[in-house]
Amino acid sequence: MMKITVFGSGGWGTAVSKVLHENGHDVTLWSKFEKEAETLATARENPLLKGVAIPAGITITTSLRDAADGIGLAVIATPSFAVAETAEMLKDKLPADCIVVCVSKGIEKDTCRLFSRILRETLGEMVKLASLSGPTHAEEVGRQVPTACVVASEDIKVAEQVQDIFMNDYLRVYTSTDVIGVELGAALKNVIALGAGISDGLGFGDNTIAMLMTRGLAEIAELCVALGGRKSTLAGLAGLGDLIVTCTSQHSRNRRAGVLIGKGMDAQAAMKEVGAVVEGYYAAKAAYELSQKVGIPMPISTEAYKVLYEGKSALTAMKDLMSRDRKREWDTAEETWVG
Ligand SMILES: NC(=O)C1=CN([C@@H]2O[C@H](COP(=O)(O)OP(=O)(O)OC[C@H]3O[C@@H](n4cnc5c(N)ncnc54)[C@H](O)[C@@H]3O)[C@@H](O)[C@H]2O)C=CC1
Ligand SMILES: O=C(CO)COP(=O)(O)O
Repeated sequence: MMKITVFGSGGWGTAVSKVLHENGHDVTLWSKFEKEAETLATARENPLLKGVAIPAGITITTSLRDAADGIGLAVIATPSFAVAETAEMLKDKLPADCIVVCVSKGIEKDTCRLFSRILRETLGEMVKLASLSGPTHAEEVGRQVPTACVVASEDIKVAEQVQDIFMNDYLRVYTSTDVIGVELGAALKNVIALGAGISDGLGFGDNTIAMLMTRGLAEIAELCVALGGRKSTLAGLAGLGDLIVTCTSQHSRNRRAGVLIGKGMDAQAAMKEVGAVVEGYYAAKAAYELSQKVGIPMPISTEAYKVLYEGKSALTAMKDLMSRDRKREWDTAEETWVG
């Protein structure tokens, strides 16, 4: 049995706590907010994860000392905008060889740092880092629906340790050493899911969704390679798998926000209406900036950025996407998707 704390008490942090508790670990769920912790402790249910009871054995706290002292593993499950702040809070507070598993999906605003880099730079060389991702809607993991995900660490032994800790008969965990690929797939599929929602909100069809998913994956894959990740990772759970679930599931907040935007709501109002974090909004800006910086065309993410940040009409964005120059699909000499 390991002492584990999940930092971040939204829908995903709550579902992950439940998995780890069911796997026999001593689990604490840390919330930044007193009121939220009180609600969780009293109702034993997260309002963002209705119908999933929080087992009595999970301790809920806002105390950093109670949460960090003597733990063997810390899970970072906050929204992307709070990952750096949470890492700062944990600096010098974690036991020296603690495993830190990031399950948040995003890229740091303004700096475009991946979370593994933030955590390494802030927490130092001693902690063992891993990133866990894949098609894992909290609503389904919370109900023990059969699910698979992938955990990546530069050190395969760390990935295998995390695999042992998380895996059970409803959650299959695969390992990888491609941290960049897993983290980029996690962050950027949310932008495409927002686009898929926008397409549905505009009243387009299944063909359009298939186009956005396929060409979206192609642009993510080329950026991933340019940034040092592997294309094969994007064909796996953290790429294609998560893209499928986020673009098509009723549970996806990114997709839901997109539908509202496609129907004419502005981005801020749509996110408010969804009522939980819409990571694709933040990731669209990072995708746009990275695409410019590295020189990899990302036409779908760029149009999403323009709709979300520059007030471009969703319909015009779709027309502009469709009327781009003629392209080959795949460059056989370079072995790249043509963007
Ligand atoms: N919900 C899901 O199905 C999945 C979510 N994720 C990822 O997990 C991350 C968290 O998502 P959810 O739990 O769904 O979000 P959520 O919208 O359910 O939760 C928001 C929670 O974040 C916490 N929070 C807000 N500001 C904070 C701060 N400054 N410091 C610490 N905590 C703060 C609050 O406790 C709040 O309840 C996101 O990056 C998301 O993409 C990953 C896989 C599945
Ligand atoms: O990452 C997720 C499922 O794998 C959750 O997606 P949403 O944030 O769009 O709900």
